Amino acid sequence: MSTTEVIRIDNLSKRFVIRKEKSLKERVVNFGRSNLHKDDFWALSDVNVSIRSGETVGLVGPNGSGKSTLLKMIGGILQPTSGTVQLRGRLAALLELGAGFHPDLTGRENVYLNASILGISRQQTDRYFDAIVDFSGIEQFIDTQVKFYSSGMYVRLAFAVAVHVDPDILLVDEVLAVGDEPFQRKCLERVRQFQHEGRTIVLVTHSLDQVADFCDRAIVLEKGRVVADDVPRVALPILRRDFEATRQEDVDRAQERAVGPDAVAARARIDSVTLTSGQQAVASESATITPGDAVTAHVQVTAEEPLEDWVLGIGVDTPLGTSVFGTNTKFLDVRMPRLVGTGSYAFKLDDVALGEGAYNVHAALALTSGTELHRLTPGAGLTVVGDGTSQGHVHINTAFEIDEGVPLS
Ligand SMILES: Nc1ncnc2c1ncn2[C@@H]1O[C@H](COP(=O)(O)OP(=O)(O)OP(=O)(O)O)[C@@H](O)[C@H]1O
Repeated sequence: MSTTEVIRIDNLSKRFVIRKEKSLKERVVNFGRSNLHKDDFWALSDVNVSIRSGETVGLVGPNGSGKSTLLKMIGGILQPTSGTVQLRGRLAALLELGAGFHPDLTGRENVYLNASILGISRQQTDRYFDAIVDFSGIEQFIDTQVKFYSSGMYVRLAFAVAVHVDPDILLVDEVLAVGDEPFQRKCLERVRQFQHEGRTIVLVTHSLDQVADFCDRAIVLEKGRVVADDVPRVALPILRRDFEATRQEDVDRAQERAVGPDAVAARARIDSVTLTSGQQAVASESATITPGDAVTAHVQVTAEEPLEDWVLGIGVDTPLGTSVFGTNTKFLDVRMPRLVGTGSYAFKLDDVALGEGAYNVHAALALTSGTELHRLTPGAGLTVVGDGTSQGHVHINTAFEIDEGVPLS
């Protein structure tokens, strides 16, 4: 391990043995043998990750991709099938709900137990105890056995312990999501404070916005393998693209199974999205504007069979996939005419008050029943060049003045 590394994972793989109940027929044929048959399942395959001191890393990926397994292996509660995990410093982990808590002990007893597992003496815990209980907000239940706690109460106490034991590395799994909104905000503030103090944080979450907001780095797992490891700006679009591909596969499968009007409409698609703007008269797959310019999004649609009762929409997204604007013909109270062959349609956006940055414009096609038929994303690229007077996704003309009459302090 180099001097700046605090977590080093080399060639890490984890195999689970999955036991499946046999069918009645198999049980009869194999009478007398075990009722279960076993399959190997590789939850992680050849993962290599190096995390430096002070980094905040988001572990992201689809359900079942191995995020929690990886976090548990860093936390030492699962052992590798092969490969190694090395750590430097004191680790506090918030893994599955209730992990590290003994159900028959009270909240108070669990605080001491948890702290002692983390190597904190009784005297030190005495010193932190009131702050822990205060942070958790569950003082009233501190002498109740934790088996009677709600999931939010568990997380409150576990997080409060984790952040008060002075960890160098903090591991946080999705569990935070079960806390209520004010508590989640409080936790995130504490995580930010940890960042400023130069501690290392590894976070498993499905909130890509949170990763974009918080993390210096995002590691994307898919089927137990690392498919991207980079700054969120680069890594998250890779995951969004994969989510989009999965979503389109679902749409395609639904269309294959479709009957009636849905089946007829299944052969419709968006061919292209092109943009024209005040400064650019020729439609193109990219446009550059200044805040407040008008933009027209031209969407070309082809229907191989008659398309009726349909809706066309467009949306503007950040490169990380956050939607900043969307509209469709249903919202605009337009009934789309029947289409056979190719049609072109224009969304005229007046006064595009977007903040400086790069955006994607997508288009989507659906039936009025709600069945989505096709989505083209990204359809076109829109770059907004501002005058440097503001930041954020919207542009608001702002003037500043000092109010007369405000008493000077
Ligand atoms: N103890 C276990 N025994 C057998 N299989 C397991 C075990 N723990 C996890 N798995 C399997 O390993 C895979 C990865 O699970 P993991 O919980 O790490 O995924 P995840 O990316 O955190 O998913 P999610 O987003 O749904 O929380 C899953 O297919 C899961 O079923």
